Order: sequence, then C-alpha cells, then structure tokens
Amino acid sequence: MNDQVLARVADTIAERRAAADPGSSYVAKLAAKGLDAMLKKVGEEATEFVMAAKDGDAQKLTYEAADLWFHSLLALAELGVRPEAVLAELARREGLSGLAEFASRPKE
Ligand SMILES: N=c1c2ncn([C@@H]3O[C@H](COP(=O)(O)OP(=O)(O)OP(=O)(O)O)[C@@H](O)[C@H]3O)c2ncn1[C@@H]1O[C@H](COP(=O)(O)O)[C@@H](O)[C@H]1O
Repeated sequence: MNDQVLARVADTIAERRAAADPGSSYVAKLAAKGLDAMLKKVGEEATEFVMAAKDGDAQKLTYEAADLWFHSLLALAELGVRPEAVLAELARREGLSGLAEFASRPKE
C-alpha cells in the first residue's frame, strides 16, 4: 500500500470505461449511466460517510470514506481530471496557512 493507489485505481477506471462490459464491471455500468448517476452516488456516499461519523464508528467511517473517494474518482474521470491534479492542489496548500492565504482560492 502506498500513495500510488489513487493513480492505479484511476488507471483501472480508465481501462474499464474504455472496454469493460457494463454487465460485469461496476465502473462500466456507472459510466454507461453517465455523470448524473455518478454524482448521485457521490451524494449518497457522502451521506453515508456523515452517518458513520455521527455514529463514531471508525471502521465503518473508513469503509464509507473509501466508497466516497472511489465514486469521486469516477466523477473526476468522467470530467477528465486525474487524482494527481487533486493531490497537487493539496500539496500546494501545504505551503499556505491562515484565512488570508486561502482567500485567493477559486470561489464556488
Ligand atoms: N473501489 C471500488 C469500489 N468501491 C465500491 N465499489 C462498488 O460500489 C458499490 C457501492 O455502492 P453501494 O454501497 O451503494 O452498494 P450497491 O447498492 O450495491 O450499489 P448500487 O446498486 O447503488 O450501484 C459496491 O457495490 C461496489 O460494486 C467499487 N467498485 C469498484 N472499485 C474499484 O474499481 C475497480 C474496477 O471495478 P469493476 O469495474 O467492477 O471491474 C475494482 O478493481 C476496484 O479497484
């Protein structure tokens, strides 16, 4: 286990999106349904993450976080964003501190 896991899962997602059978591949099944279906799953998994956190169940929280990250990777892939870009943004923020420095970030 190392920090290449996100990149490897993104590579697998790209392979499955390109070639896999929606009948046997979960990635291909959601890719066939499109972005809205992926975003619906992200919302559901985020809710399950919050419920696990409120329960204080660390094992379930870990499981739900993995579900949330995975479905986020699916949505990122649909929009052509690699996890390396997200990790680079987190790394950039390591050099920032305090409200003033974060004020320059893109607004919703
Ligand atoms: N990490 C995951 C992963 N995490 C979760 N899931 C799927 O996401 C689902 C989670 O959704 P839910 O908990 O809501 O369960 P569900 O009700 O069965 O799901 P739905 O019916 O709502 O779709 C699980 O049932 C799994 O099928 C995943 N499916 C795939 N991966 C990765 O993607 C790779 C390719 O998978 P396939 O495309 O299936 O070959 C795998 O080798 C893994 O690395």
